[in-house]
Amino acid sequence: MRLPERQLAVLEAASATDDRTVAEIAAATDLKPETVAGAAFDLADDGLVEVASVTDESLKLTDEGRTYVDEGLPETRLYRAGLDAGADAEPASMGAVIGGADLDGPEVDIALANFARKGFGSVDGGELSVDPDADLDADPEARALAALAEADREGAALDASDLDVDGAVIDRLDSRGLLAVAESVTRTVTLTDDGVDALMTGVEATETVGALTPELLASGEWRDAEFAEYNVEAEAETARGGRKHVLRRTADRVKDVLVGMGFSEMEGPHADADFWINDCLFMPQDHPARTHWDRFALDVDPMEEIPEELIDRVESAHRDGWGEDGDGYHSPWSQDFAREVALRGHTTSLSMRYLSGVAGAELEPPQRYFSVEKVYRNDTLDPTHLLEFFQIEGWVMAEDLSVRDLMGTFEEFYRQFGITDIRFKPHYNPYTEPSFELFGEHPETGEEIEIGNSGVFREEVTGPLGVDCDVMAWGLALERLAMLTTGAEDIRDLHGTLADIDFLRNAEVSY
Ligand SMILES: N[C@@H](Cc1ccccc1)C(=O)O
Repeated sequence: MRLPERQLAVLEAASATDDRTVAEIAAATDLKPETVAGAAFDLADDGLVEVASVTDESLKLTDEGRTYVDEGLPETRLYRAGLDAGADAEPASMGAVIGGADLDGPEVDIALANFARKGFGSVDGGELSVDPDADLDADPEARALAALAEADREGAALDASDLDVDGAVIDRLDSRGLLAVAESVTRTVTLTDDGVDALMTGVEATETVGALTPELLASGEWRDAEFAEYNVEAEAETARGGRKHVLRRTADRVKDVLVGMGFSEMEGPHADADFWINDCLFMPQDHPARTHWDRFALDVDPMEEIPEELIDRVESAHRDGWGEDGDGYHSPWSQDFAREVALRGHTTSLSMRYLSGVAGAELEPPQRYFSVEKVYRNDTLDPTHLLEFFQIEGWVMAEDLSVRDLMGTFEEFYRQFGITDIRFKPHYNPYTEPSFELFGEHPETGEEIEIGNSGVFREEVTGPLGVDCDVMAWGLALERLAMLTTGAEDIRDLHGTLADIDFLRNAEVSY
């Protein structure tokens, strides 16, 4: 068997019959205790020795104890000052003795209490007498403190049994706060049967060195040492730190891109009046999407704070139409329904709020706004549908916008994500004309998936809001964008309770 030199030295210094401490082995091998401990643990890993730890208690001086070793215990100083004041012959004034002892604050009480207890003398009617026969050198408390100070200087550890005083003295010093009990761990090393066998069969020192040690550096031995090679192909555990969820990264990137394209961010309520979610969008009140099947209606008070004239204009667009040759639905329209609150099914409610001016946004064209926010739909969960998802809402207000502007904007936007082959299909929305759905090709399946919906708002939408130029707008699905950039085939791998942690950990995106 071959072992590194240090391990061999420790193995040879250890015994099968008695536990040797690391310090003893260090002394015997001329190695540092930490080197011995390291080698012993390596040997223990190979089953050649056993390492055990014993916790020892030792006594240490506290800072206050150390001060008294240097300056004398307060009661001793009081005694000496009393002698100087002649209090061994006749009582001397307390004030003068205390001054002479240079005691202050709490030290005075400490001195007086212990002076009397130790029989150094007595105090009576403001005068102090000292007993000329008191033997200060025999004071066991002072001796114990001096012994601890000595041990401290020598780096030795003493316990109560090493001090030549009785237990009560130690307790007293402890209660005076002059010493403390410190714990130290001693490690012992014992040869195991395998260790004995190894030594009997013969162990040789390997020439390779596993780790650079202070000794190798100091002795210069490192120059001739042969170092063990690292096995860079060894299996290592993968360390996984926390990181941003890929969907959040995508959302952040979307915001950066849109801000870079000159857009400002919109914000607004998740639970909103149907007025903002649907009526402003010229969605007839009997539209199937407005039934309880599709929306998450909330059982809360109707929304009061909607400008009255705006309600009137929207109502008139619905009933009679807007503009010269506009035609309304001529169907019932209820203000109560418009004020009902539901979870928004799209963030176009935010666009309506901003375009109407209630959100305080600038309305002089040109303007660009966006949001990347959650929407809620009573859909059936499937690989491409979630009940809540993030919508990338946006609109551009300018004179004379065309479909080319809309397509150009999307091409520029998606290019930032490496998506260059989006397709547009004519579509129908009650609120835009023309309207287009956007599709992208899934990188794994090659299938076309719908990634967004867009169009130019109808006059029936912009007119009542008080906007008299073109507004093109869209709602894109953040999760669908993430499916294209990560290759996720099921939207539920990305978020929700079924999200696939391994997929998310390994998802590589270029942003
Ligand atoms: N609100 C539409 C998206 C859209 C917004 C604005 C204009 C056109 C379409 C949706 O959720 O699908």
